[in-house]
Amino acid sequence: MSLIGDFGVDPMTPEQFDAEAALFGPLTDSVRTLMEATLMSEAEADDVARARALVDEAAALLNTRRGGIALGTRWGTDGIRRSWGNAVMGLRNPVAPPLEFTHDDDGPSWAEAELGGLYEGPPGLVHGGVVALLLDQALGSAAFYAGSPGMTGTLTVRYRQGTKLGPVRVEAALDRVEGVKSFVVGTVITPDGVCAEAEGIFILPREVRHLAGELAQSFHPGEG
Ligand SMILES: CCCCCCCCCCCCCC(=O)SCCNC(=O)CCNC(=O)[C@H](O)C(C)(C)COP(=O)(O)OP(=O)(O)OC[C@H]1O[C@@H](n2cnc3c(N)ncnc32)[C@H](O)[C@@H]1OP(=O)(O)O
Repeated sequence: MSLIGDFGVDPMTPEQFDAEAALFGPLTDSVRTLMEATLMSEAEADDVARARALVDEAAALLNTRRGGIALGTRWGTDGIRRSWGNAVMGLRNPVAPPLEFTHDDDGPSWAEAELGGLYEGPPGLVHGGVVALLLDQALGSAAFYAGSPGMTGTLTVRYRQGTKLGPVRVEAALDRVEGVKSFVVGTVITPDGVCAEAEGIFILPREVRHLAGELAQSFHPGEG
């Protein structure tokens, strides 16, 4: 079975993807705003109850037609991957901050995001698991952009100081490749300086090694 088969073949054209992005991208942004509002609201009880009814109505509307349990990674007729369900950068995932990676031709990549209260751990600071989440994606994307994609085998994070909620930059670059293993390093940086450093080993699972070239061709700016 091919990896593409595993991830889900999608017969959609780039134009169809564009139309879906135009429709669901703004919805995702609105839901993100709703999530922030849910967290921080100090509205009157009646207004909260009314908002809840409206949210339930919206969910019922969206569920009138829906897919399975996850959006998955979809390939278009152009051979490009769209990871719109991805928890860090997915265009249709309101949980994603979202991060949009820029990368050099040889792999180093970076992204910036504003992390608000939705990502809080210790008071005023980003949750350590969220920091690891961002680094996992950044390192995995850098391996991908460098042409040696893989699944996270090992991720080691050193938290140097608390990461304040607010603007965050994540950077990553491929250090070296040893056989099927890509060694990647990265950092999380805020205006206070480096907050966390990571080293990761990304491994192409044996059952998809024959698809390495096909996979490496399938990335798209902003996709990981
Ligand atoms: C699928 C391709 C990726 C596409 C997605 C791109 C998205 C990009 C963004 C992603 C961002 C988000 C990313 C996510 O969220 S990925 C989600 C989190 N990660 C997982 O779920 C991975 C689960 N584990 C596996 O799939 C396999 O066990 C892996 C892939 C890890 C190994 O696979 P396989 O079992 O087939 O490998 P092998 O037995 O032939 O061993 C090969 C070599 O590797 C060495 N080794 C083995 N395990 C580990 C380990 N844990 N650490 C260090 N080294 C390890 C081993 O000693 C050997 O070394 P050597 O003897 O050759 O020296």
